[in-house]
Amino acid sequence: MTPSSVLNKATTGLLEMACAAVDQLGAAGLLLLPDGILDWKAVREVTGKTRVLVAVTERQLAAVAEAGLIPVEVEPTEAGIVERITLALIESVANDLLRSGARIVVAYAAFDAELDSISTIRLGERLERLSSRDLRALETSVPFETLKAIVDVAVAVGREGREGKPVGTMIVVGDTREVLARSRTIGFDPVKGYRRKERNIRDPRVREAIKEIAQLDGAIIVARDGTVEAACQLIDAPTAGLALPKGLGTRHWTAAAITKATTAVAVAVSESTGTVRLFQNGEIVLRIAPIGRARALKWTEPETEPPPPRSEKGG
Ligand SMILES: Nc1ncnc2c1ncn2[C@@H]1O[C@H](COP(=O)(O)OP(=O)(O)OP(=O)(O)O)[C@@H](O)[C@H]1O
Repeated sequence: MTPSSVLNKATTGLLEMACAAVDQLGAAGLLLLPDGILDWKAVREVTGKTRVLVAVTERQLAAVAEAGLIPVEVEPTEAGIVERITLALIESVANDLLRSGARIVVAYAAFDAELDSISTIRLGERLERLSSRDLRALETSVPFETLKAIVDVAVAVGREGREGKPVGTMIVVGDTREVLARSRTIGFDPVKGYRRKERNIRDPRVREAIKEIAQLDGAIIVARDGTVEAACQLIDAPTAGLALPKGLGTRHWTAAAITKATTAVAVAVSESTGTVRLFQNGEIVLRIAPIGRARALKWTEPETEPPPPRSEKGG
């Protein structure tokens, strides 16, 4: 795709509006997810002094930086706009470009234009709870690329379900040997028999297949490098001593328990709410909640309520 040499009127108008919103809200900046390549220098001119982050693939990183904008590297993906915004925000936090609690104005291409929509998003309230440090701590057991691929699938499953029906799932990643030692297959395992490279979750086609598998009972187990090792797994890990917020059932208790018993990270998608929760060391470290049917994006701090009376349940 060749860059448009000048910005069209609609794009210019939208950028001006987005910058005004950044000023009015006291936002940390403007994040752009354009459709294709823009004339980055023209973007810089229109946006003036506003801090502008641009989600682009590797090939555009240098050009964006040269124009005085801040590049945020994202993978080329067919994923929906909400997933893409989610991944760009995670990447920005991981690289210390945005902080937890920050409000950000996002301008993106939802329809058939360079840029056509604006949203404002507030990241989790508590700095400690969604900081680059947190994400780096997660990265000690799972490489960031694998984690992002899993969050991508989880957010999509929580938001879209399957064929109009809500779907919940659990994905456990890292420390595979220990996790598998605490798991057994329910019925039969749909990934069995495929070659390793045919079942890597970093591959977008595999992610599509995983969305189908997510409808089945049990957990999906993924290695650090992204290989899906097993699916339809019933996990057995002790829940004693764990504390989770009220209302979370066995899926979430199991997710917490397996991350306490091993160094794995678990991602649970709630069937009832579509909320995605990341667990490490038996605790919720990140929560990504869809806002009702509007499918807007809301990042919130992990729940910190006291343990429910049924804390022995599950697992
Ligand atoms: N030990 C386990 N190992 C793997 N999967 C489990 C385990 N326990 C529960 N699940 C999965 O969680 C599903 C839903 O259980 P439950 O309704 O108690 O979970 P929940 O935490 O309330 O989540 P949701 O919000 O999705 O209902 C089960 O159908 C099963 O697929």
